[in-house]
Order: sequence, then structure tokens, then C-alpha cells
Amino acid sequence: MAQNQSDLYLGLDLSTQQLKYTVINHDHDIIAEAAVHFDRDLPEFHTTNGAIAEGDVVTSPTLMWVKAIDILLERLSKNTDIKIENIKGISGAGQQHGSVYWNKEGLETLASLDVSRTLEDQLQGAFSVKQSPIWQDASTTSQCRSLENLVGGPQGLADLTGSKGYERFTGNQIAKLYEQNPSAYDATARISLVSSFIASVLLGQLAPVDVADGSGMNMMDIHTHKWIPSILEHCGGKDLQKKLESEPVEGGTNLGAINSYFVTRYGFSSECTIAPFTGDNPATLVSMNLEQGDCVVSLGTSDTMLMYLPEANPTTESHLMSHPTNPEAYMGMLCYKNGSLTREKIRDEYAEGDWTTFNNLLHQAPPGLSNGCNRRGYYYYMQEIIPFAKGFHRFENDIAVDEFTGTKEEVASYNVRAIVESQFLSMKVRTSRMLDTHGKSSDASHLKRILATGGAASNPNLLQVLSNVFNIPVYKKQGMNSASLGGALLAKFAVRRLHGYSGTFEQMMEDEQRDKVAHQLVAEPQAEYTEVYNDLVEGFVRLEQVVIANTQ
Ligand SMILES: Nc1ncnc2c1ncn2[C@@H]1O[C@H](COP(=O)(O)OP(=O)(O)O)[C@@H](O)[C@H]1O
Ligand SMILES: O=C(CO)[C@@H](O)[C@H](O)COP(=O)(O)O
Repeated sequence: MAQNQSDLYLGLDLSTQQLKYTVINHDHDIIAEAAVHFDRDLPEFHTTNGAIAEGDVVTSPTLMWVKAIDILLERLSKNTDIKIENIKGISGAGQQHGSVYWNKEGLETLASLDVSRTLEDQLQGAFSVKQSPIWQDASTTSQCRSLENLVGGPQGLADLTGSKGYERFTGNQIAKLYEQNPSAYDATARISLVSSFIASVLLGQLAPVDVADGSGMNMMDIHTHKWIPSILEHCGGKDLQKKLESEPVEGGTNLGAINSYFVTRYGFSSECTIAPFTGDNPATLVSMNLEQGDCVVSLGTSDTMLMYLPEANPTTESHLMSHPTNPEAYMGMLCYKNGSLTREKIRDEYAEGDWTTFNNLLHQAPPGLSNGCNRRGYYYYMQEIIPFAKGFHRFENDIAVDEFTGTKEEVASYNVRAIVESQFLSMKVRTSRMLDTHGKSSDASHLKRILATGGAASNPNLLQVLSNVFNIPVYKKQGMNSASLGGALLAKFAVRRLHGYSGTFEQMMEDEQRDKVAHQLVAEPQAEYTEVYNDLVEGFVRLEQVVIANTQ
């Protein structure tokens, strides 16, 4: 099958609040984008922002994701801009760390789908655990400590797997199930990540975990990309190796052709290739076409900072993940649970639930929030990952206060500015610590640009503060959904390799991307404010220690 100008590639992204698709052509132009929004389009599953939270236990109904696939593919097949039979490959991404538990019957059904019925109808009984634990879960602290103890402490686990023990990481979620619900664990034939779950559905059989998403499990050797047998046994007994079925695979691998169900029901070509699905953050990284000195800030449901790293220097404060397309390289990551949803809380409380009002209030408060009184705010509506803290904490002249003092409008503007500044200051402080660790081996110590993405990157006011806090310009790329775009590019890479291409992913991007000026400047540092933020760092770190001590 030769390459053809009419060839298309499909990327999917099953993130926290939506399932999205992006279709690209041979030149990487975006032909179509759409999404199924879980709360709005599937209210019968009763999620809030795509999840169901019961204290620290946070899950999503697995069947909701199945139904979202039905709806998204139905919409895709009706999109007249796309000839579905021209889609040569599919890949994509999932919110990281979340897990899906298949029972034996479920896998059998998957292998023999009836084309006259929906996936939802057929896969209702397919899962031994009906609520999938997701990345917002914070209920596995004891499993994290136990796993760290097994390998000599947090740094020991980070040295082996790229990260210390984190509550949301899949190995700790599996260990909790193994300990607390042995009957459900025993009824589990196979375990998927959210990413490999979608690939499995499209293949009609279990798909392997990809190495980049596999490094968000606390169970994979970050250097060899293989499962660590002693950790598997600790988390899930002797059976876990079997439940994962195979070792993780590198991005760009051909997993096989799409299941005939999708050929007959939606008109896909029977030659359409399925490539490994990765995590939404690694997929975002590959969509961004990074140059030296670039980092990515994704303001989605979570806020993340992503960076290409040529060498492994694991720390206990950041994540080191395998690179999605370069087996020799790594992705450094910071992840904040209190991203968009916590900004929404402040918007709803102080800005009438409206982003324009939020932006006006942001401009009313002085940058740095001083103006005769030093104000600081730390906002962790959910149990934060870095730092491990919870609750809303405000300070005036270093003294803890329940609320800022001032008129109603001043108080509103202080809270709006305080949340935005404190979120970006935390990122700046931890980015420079990460760079200090990697500085010897990487050019990343000289960050030159931030490439911004995610739903909140549509707000230029936030990006201006980001630029001022980091003192570097902020750029954006075409398209709404960087993770599904990354998925479409990974699909193309896999198809090109299947047909003999021997170059790297980066070479493919260099040679075949038509629009070379893909990043647009959206904010430049304003000299009068950048100094303010430099001066704030010391006080920010000091008061953050008080917050951490108060929430232990
Ligand atoms: N104008 C805006 N200003 C700030 N945040 C926004 C704006 N528009 C959307 N968002 C945020 O974007 C978030 C969704 O981002 P998105 O990347 O689509 O999420 P995910 O991929 O995690 O499902 C919403 O929760 C919302 O708070
Ligand atoms: O936990 C992490 C990364 O470690 C999150 O970033 C999830 O991957 C969810 O992503 P979004 O839905 O916010 O894009």
C-alpha cells in the first residue's frame, strides 16, 4: 500500500472530561476535530467533570467511556469532510494512570462483536470493576509507602521507575484492589490503562501498554522499559504479570488491523492500522514539535509542565517518563491536580461563573498582590500532588487569614490573582529545581519558550501572567486538542514505518509537516512585572512550607 495524498490519520484522546478526535492529512493539516463531553453528552452516568468523587476515591464509569466511543465514531462517520475509508491508521491517548479491569467474558465478547449492536450494549458485563480508578484518586497512600519500602525508599523507587510512589500511579491502585477486593481482583482476566483500553476496543483484543504511559504505573523499569517482576508481585501477586499479558511496547509499533466490527459498522478500511495509544501528556509532547529551549505547559483539567530530557535523573518531586517516540530519551513532567477545576471554583465563587469577569478581576489586583500589604494564596481544592497539601490558605503580611481584607470587589480580585500567580509560581519554582538536576546534561537549563495548550490556554490573560512569572514568551499551536493531534501523528508514524519508513518521528515531522510556522506568539514578558515575580519566589516557598505543615 503506497502513501497517498488522500491518506488520513485519526487521533483519539480519552481525557478527564471528554473523548476527542482529530483527523489529519498527509501534510499534518487538521481536517476535523470533535468531542463527546461526558457530563453534557452522557448525563445518565452522573459524573461531575467526567468523574465521581467520594472523598479521596475518584473513579469514572468504564461503560461511560465505552458509550463515548460509540457516539464519537457515529459522529465521525457522519462528518462529510472526512472519507472514513481513507483513514490509514489510528492512535491516540488517554488520561494517564487510570485503569480498566476486563473479565474473561468481556475479552471474549470483544473478540466477537456483533455489528448490529452498540459497544455499550455488548460490553455492559465486560468489566470486573465497573468504576475505573482515575488520576484524581488519592486513596492509596499506604500502598505507596509499602512499595517504596520494598525498594529502599522514595528515591529508590524513583531511580527504578522514574517516580516515587504516587497515589494515582496504577501499580498502587492495583495493589489496593488486590488487598481490599480480592474477589474483583480474581475475576479480572486482564488490566488495561485508559490508553491501552481504547486501543484494545479498536483491535478487538487486549492491546499492550505503551512505554511512555507505562512509566506512570510505578511498575516499569524506566531504563529497560520492562516490567519489574518483584514490583509486579508486590502489587498484585504472582498473577499480575499474566493480567498485563505482555511487556510495554515502543510508540510507532503496528499492533494490527482494526477489528472488522468497525469496518462493517462505520466504513473503516480493513487495512486501517492500530498503533499503541499513549498518555495524554506524552501525546501532547509529540504534537508540539519542540525546539531546543522549549517546554510545554498544558492547562487542561490538570496543569502539567512537560520537557524533553536526554538523560535519566529521577527526582522525588518530578516525574521522569519514557519518551513516546525516542527509546533513548525521556520526558520530564510536573503534574498539578488543582488546575482548571480549582480555577473554576474561584471563578464560581468570586466571578459569577464567568471567565470574562474572572479576567477583569485579574487585571484589577496589582501583579504580585503587594500594594501596602503582602498577600499570598494557595488553593488546593483537591489533595494536591506537589506539594502534598489540601485546602485554601491565604496570608496577609505572612499571617494566615481566613479571607483577604478589602471591599467585596477587592477581595474577589485578590483571590483571582492569587490563584493564578500561585499556580504559576509553583510551576516556576519546581521547573527550576528540575532543571538544576538535569542542567549538567541538558540544554533545557536555558528555557527560551513555553508552548501552551489545554482548554485554559484559550485564555490569553492567563498566558500573560504565565509569561511574566517565567520571564519567557508563550506560544500556541494550531488546533484545539494537542493530545489527539499527537495521537494522529503517532498513527501516521506507525503507518509510515509499516510501509518501510526508517526515519525517526522527529525526521518525519521535519520532512513532512507542511506548515513550518505552526507556533504563534501569544504573550511576551512585561519587564515591569517580571522583577516582581523574581522577588516573590523566596516568600512563596517559605509560606508554602507553612501550608504543607498545616495540612499534614
Ligand atoms: N476561557 C477560559 N479560561 C480559563 N479556563 C478555561 C477557559 N475555557 C476553558 N477553560 C478550562 O479548560 C478546561 C478543560 O480543558 P481540556 O484541556 O479540554 O480538558 P481535558 O482534556 O482534561 O478534558 C475546563 O475545565 C475549563 O476550566
Ligand atoms: O495525572 C496526570 C498526569 O500524570 C494528568 O495529567 C492526567 O493525564 C489527566 O490529564 P488531563 O485530562 O488534565 O489532560
